Amino acid sequence: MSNETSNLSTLTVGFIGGGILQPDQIHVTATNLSNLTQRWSPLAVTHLGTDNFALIERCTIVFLCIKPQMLPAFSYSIDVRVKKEGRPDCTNKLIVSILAGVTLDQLYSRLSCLGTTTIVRTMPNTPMQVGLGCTVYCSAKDTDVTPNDTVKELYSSLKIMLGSLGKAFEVQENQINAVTGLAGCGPAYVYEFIEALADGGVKQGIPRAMALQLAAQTVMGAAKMVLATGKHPAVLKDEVCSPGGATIHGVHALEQGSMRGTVMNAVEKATKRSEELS
Ligand SMILES: NC(=O)C1=CN([C@@H]2O[C@H](COP(=O)(O)OP(=O)(O)OC[C@H]3O[C@@H](n4cnc5c(N)ncnc54)[C@H](OP(=O)(O)O)[C@@H]3O)[C@@H](O)[C@H]2O)C=CC1
Ligand SMILES: O=C(O)[C@@H]1CCC=N1
Repeated sequence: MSNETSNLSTLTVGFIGGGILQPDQIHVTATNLSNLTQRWSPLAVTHLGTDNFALIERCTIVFLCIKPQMLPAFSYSIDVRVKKEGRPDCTNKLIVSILAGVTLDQLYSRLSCLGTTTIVRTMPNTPMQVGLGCTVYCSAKDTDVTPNDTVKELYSSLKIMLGSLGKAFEVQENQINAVTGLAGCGPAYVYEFIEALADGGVKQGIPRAMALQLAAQTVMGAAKMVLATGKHPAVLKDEVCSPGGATIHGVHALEQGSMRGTVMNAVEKATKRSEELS
């Protein structure tokens, strides 16, 4: 339920690109059908519509990708349909929310009109579009309902689907807002860093296009070093800094600009904002 510039499209591009789902296995709804057609046809996704209730009836894993503030209107519209047409059987379905800040309790309460169903709360990030995302997920552990075998299988499938888009970790729900501040929002911080690195190169006379390539590749390479070597970033940093050399002068300038404190503040602010969104 969502459109092209949105996070559902990010998930979908990842699932189709990674060969996890075929376009005809995907159904998408939004409020504007002509926009949907224009945006989703290039991905060969043709099951498009505006009827969320019908989508919930039809699909087994339903990704809820609206903005948090859209949830009341969305749940109201489902409630109205349930009252008119009866409750769809959601016992063997997963509802997967990517809504920042919205808790499982709130989701269960808002979607109580669906009766017994299993809701999973996730926090993905946009690099999953290129198979290098991070997603964390959690489901309620203390509901009255023990998941049946179908739901357990769907949950296992969901883990595989999310894992196929990069790294996926199961977490306690009380960690999700912090993960949002770090990894959900993190790509934006890194893009700013890449842009700044490139700007620095341009200031020193490197052509813009090359400066951007160098900056992005440097960030990707450094990230890969951290993951592949398992070394602490400080150790890797020390390996680059020759005594009295160029790097330590650059590092000193970053420290004078409180780079690390600023990044930590960014994670803290974004975590608090995620808490506020609920
Ligand atoms: N940006 C990120 O990296 C991440 C964001 N998130 C979360 O993703 C969610 C979506 O954000 P984002 O993709 O930026 O939002 P967008 O505004 O881009 O997308 C929201 C979509 O919801 C659709 N929509 C609105 N109302 C309804 C409705 N009643 N029924 C069906 N579809 C509806 C809209 O369709 P239409 O335009 O036709 O109305 C639109 O396509 C947020 O909850 C955010 O917290 C999670 C992880 C990472
Ligand atoms: O900015 C937001 O609220 C969402 C959450 C994580 C990334 N984008």
